[in-house]
Amino acid sequence: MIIDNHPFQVNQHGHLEIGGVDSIDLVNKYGTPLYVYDVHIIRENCRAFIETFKELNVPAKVAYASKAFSTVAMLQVMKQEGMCLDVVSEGELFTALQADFPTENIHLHGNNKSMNELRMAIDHNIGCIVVDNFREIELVAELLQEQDKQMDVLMRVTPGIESKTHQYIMTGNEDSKFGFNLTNGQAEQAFQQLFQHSHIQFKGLHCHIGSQIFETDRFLIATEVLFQELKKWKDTYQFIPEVLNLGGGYGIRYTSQDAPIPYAVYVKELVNEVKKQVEALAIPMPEIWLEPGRAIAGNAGITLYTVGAIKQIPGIRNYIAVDGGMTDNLRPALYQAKYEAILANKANQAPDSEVSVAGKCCESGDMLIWDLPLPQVHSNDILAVFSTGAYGYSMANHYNRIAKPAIVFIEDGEDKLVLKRETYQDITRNDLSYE
Ligand SMILES: Cc1ncc(COP(=O)(O)O)c(C=O)c1O
Ligand SMILES: N[C@@H](CCCC[NH3+])C(=O)O
Repeated sequence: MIIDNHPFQVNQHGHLEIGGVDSIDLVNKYGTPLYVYDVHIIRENCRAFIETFKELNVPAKVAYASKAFSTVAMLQVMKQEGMCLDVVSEGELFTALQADFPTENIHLHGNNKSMNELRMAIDHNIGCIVVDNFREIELVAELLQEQDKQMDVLMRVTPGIESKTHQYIMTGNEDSKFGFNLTNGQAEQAFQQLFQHSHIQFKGLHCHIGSQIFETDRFLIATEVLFQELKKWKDTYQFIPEVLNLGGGYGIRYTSQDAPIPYAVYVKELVNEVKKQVEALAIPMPEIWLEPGRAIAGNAGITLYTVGAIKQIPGIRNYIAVDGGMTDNLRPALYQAKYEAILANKANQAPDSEVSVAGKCCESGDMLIWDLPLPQVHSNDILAVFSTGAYGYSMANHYNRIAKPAIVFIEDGEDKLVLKRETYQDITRNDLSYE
């Protein structure tokens, strides 16, 4: 039996099966809460982007936005799939180095890169720095001059587009902390500092309009806006872009309300738009770079929890509490994000009641799912929440000093622990005594 809306199955025991492995066996082996990834799905997601560019015969780079989910094992899979990598901090870059990721395929982002971050990137000869503000141009130039090195640089711009998504995950609007503003001339001012700089190879523009977006129209408008600026720069400075990085943001299915577009469609429409603009401008086709994060990891991940306390408030609501919550999945508390879930040990039973799923943190807002249809729930049932592969572990935190879950990868019917469950020793490792 296939599970509605999600790429997983129910086995002959009536248990949720992930990549051919019984989820209840995983619970018995590794405990809960547990993040589980079907690696086959991760690979398929990468290939949907890469293969479409190949089919279209368009020069391209697909960089996984590692903020979505960064561990050594995940970045090794990205390396195997021929993906490039977008990192936004020393920690993400360090993880990439631990995974032995080819540094020339790493791009550094961030709206407040420190001198140390930039130095680390330059020391490791990463492929590209995406500059975000004027101070950063100064820092990059200073470091490159000091070391007499060259570096490929893109400029992040805000195209002034409000994407249809939660306000906290919009990034392309003018009133944004990210990037240079196109309309008030700041982008052009930055361009003048970058273009023909002795140590900077200025390659082109980057924009990212937001995250969890389902329509292609905003991406196409953003592309058009970038080309309006590029036309000015061609006419005035004879600048021809070699790279156009159109960011990430492709929406995935969390619930049946979400209707994601196949990734190939985004790629095809973006390529068509760039071709149209390139012809109008009479310039060679630049390399197109994309940066999907959620689209690569999101639907491949499931979180398994054990149900504990059950609280019934007659006439009001029934709560079930699980052994995790906002510490392993901050998204519902932060963005009111919606998820779907089933009972992994009763996966073939039809829902006949509604419960709300509470986390275990000392916080009323620690609710994972409101009004979830489920079969009768009992303590010790296993709840499986779908589509937690992106921005789950990566935004996990230690509120209430709760330890972070383990992560298991499944591929070819085999399970492999790729991140150990944290211990309380891990949590208190940096505590120093005051006695
Ligand atoms: C610059 C940049 N690139 C890529 C991404 C990845 O976004 P998503 O995970 O929605 O694809 C983000 C996050 O929104 C971002 O800020
Ligand atoms: N963390 C956000 C997305 C932010 C993407 C990075 N700019 C989410 O969970 O949806």
